[in-house]
Amino acid sequence: MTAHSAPIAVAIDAREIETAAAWATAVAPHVSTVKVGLELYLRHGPEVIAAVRGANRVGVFLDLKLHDIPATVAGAARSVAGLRPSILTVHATGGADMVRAAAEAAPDTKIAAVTVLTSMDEKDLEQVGLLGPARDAVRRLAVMAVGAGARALVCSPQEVALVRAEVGPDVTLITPGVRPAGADLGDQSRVATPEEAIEAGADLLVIGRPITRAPDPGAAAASIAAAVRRAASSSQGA
Ligand SMILES: O=C(O)c1cc(=O)[nH]c(=O)n1[C@@H]1O[C@H](COP(=O)(O)O)[C@@H](O)[C@H]1O
Repeated sequence: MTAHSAPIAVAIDAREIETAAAWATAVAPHVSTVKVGLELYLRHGPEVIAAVRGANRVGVFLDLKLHDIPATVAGAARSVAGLRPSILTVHATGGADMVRAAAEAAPDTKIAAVTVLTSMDEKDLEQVGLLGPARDAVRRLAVMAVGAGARALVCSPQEVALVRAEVGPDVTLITPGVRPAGADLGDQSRVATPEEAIEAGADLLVIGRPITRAPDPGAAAASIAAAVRRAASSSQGA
């Protein structure tokens, strides 16, 4: 991380460790964080953390979205705490005891509770029995997770402002579902542009395919990072 790095976690969703390391090196000069998710970690294990860290000055966000009984999640969080991820995700829908178990098991890791996946729309929520509009479920889960010890929350940029109003300034708000204007949405539903996410009060934007699938991931990261820095300085000035 450098003084000029933007608050972006690039989702390094690659199959091969060499690709992951190359993407991390290309984006590291521009962003604060790289995110290792299930595809890479389940295939390569802890080795991939060292590979993306390499000589890069970036935080490594380990996105395993743990979701199980409290004792199992505590054990899993303990198992990866030694890798020193800057952030570790759990699903808030696992409940307060589960979130608390993760936070207590890995006190030096920022536990981020995922509220409602950004790929889900209202029809999906109804199918899984989460009643009410997405923002109501996000608000409920956010308050519960912070009360249970989560120091960060994952929600869509569309809910950041209302979550901030509920949990205050000290909780890190992380938003996937970020798409530059005109970019392919892919499987994301609840989206906004990087500038909108920053203006709404997000602390860290998770961005994957708009960067990693670009012809030049380093150039794409540089361009989105510049837009994010501009939005952040005009929001601070506002
Ligand atoms: O926890 C996450 O990072 C996450 C939560 C969520 O609600 N939605 C979501 O897309 N993500 C992750 O954010 C990344 C988004 O990638 P792109 O859609 O390629 O920008 C993926 O790695 C997802 O696993």
